[in-house]
Amino acid sequence: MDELDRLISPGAATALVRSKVSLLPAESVPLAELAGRVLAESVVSEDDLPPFPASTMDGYAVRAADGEVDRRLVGDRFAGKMDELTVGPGEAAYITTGAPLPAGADTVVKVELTEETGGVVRLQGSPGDRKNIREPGHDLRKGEEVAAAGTLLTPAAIGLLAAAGRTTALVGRRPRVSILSTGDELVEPGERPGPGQIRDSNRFALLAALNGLNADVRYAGLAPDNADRQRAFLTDRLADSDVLITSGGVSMGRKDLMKQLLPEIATVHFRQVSMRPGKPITFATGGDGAMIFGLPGNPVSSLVGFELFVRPTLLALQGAAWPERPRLLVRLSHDVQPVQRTDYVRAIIRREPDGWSATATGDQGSSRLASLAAANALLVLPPENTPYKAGDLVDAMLI
Ligand SMILES: Nc1nc2c(c(=O)[nH]1)N[C@H]1C(S)=C(S)[C@@H](COP(=O)(O)OP(=O)(O)OC[C@H]3O[C@@H](n4cnc5c(N)ncnc54)[C@H](O)[C@@H]3O)O[C@H]1N2
Ligand code: MOO
Repeated sequence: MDELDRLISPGAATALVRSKVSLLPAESVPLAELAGRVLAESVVSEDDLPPFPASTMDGYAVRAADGEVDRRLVGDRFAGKMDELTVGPGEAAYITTGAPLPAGADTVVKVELTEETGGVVRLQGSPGDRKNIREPGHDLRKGEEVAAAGTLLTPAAIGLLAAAGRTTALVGRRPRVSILSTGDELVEPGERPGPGQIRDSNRFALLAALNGLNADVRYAGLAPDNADRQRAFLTDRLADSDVLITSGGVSMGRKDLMKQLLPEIATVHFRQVSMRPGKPITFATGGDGAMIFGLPGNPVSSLVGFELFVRPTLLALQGAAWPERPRLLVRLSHDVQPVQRTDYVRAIIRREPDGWSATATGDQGSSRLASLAAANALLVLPPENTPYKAGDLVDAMLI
């Protein structure tokens, strides 16, 4: 048997793919375009954030030591204003949320707990020490790391960069991606299939799966089962793509050309993974390190293969740690017959009063895209000798 036809476990396949990731170079990107990118530098705060003590309430700035006595109103402090105003013993200043605490004041009483008449402020009870004050450095201290290299830039992380005064950041370059659907039977979605034909759904499903991963899509097309056409695609695209994704032609058929062509132009690392769906997934690398995923033609197999191997690769190329989908322990609502490979069962998981339950979305055929469209999770069921039982706790990957 060809060594490459040996089945490898999904874990071993993941480790192999991961070992072939080399970081893309970093580029400087403006703040407004950083959403979802992966930070390629460590950003450190140059100041305390916030830089001054400020009120967190609309109310009166006073001195706590004065106790419960009425205060004489000596002025007001609005957000964005910093003046000579000072609060002395027995005095109060009107203050709004976010305004700097005036000199002399050391606590703020919110307006609901006060009454102001004729320049005199009456408090309900004694104010506590340093109440309702946002201290300098409360969010970040000078010299503290705002975000580490490898951080996936969420809205909050971008807000922190802005607060720290950054207008640009270094992030991993967007991976250049090309997609090719292969198969003589395929026609465009806008066409009416002739006898024996079907519409190419994989190209559009895979394009959609790239959403949010910062892919710079260079090409997405369809090729018939013609070795010259497919070879030309592979060589052309290897020149300008970091990741090539193909669908179809990786199994045992006489017209499964991708399986034959990939070893001609790249180094194949595996082509059989012990998983269902997606067993004949082929992974190869080109001379310049381009990563090639020969996904199976079956629509569910190609998307599950994308989930497991391509999605994390795209983010890892940009510098993120190998990003796995979150998993939950869920309770099966019915028995499931195990198979001899790790089974990625399309399922709906629901929050029930006693925890999460999981129900498979019907027939799990790998050409039945509806089973995946209806799912919000993939149950990860390793091969077992005995059936999984209703009530068993299993891992669910949230998709
Ligand atoms: N003798 C064997 N035959 C097969 C094996 C095997 O181990 N021994 N494995 C099966 C498994 S598992 C899978 S998965 C498929 C994968 O086959 P290929 O990657 O070669 O894919 P194709 O044969 O080209 O297509 C399979 C299926 O998917 C449809 N298809 C293809 N491309 C698209 C597309 N872009 N959009 C929608 N549908 C597509 C195609 O028409 C076929 O029905 O091999 C099994 N065979
Ligand atoms: O691996 Mo195939 O995807 O089982 O049908």
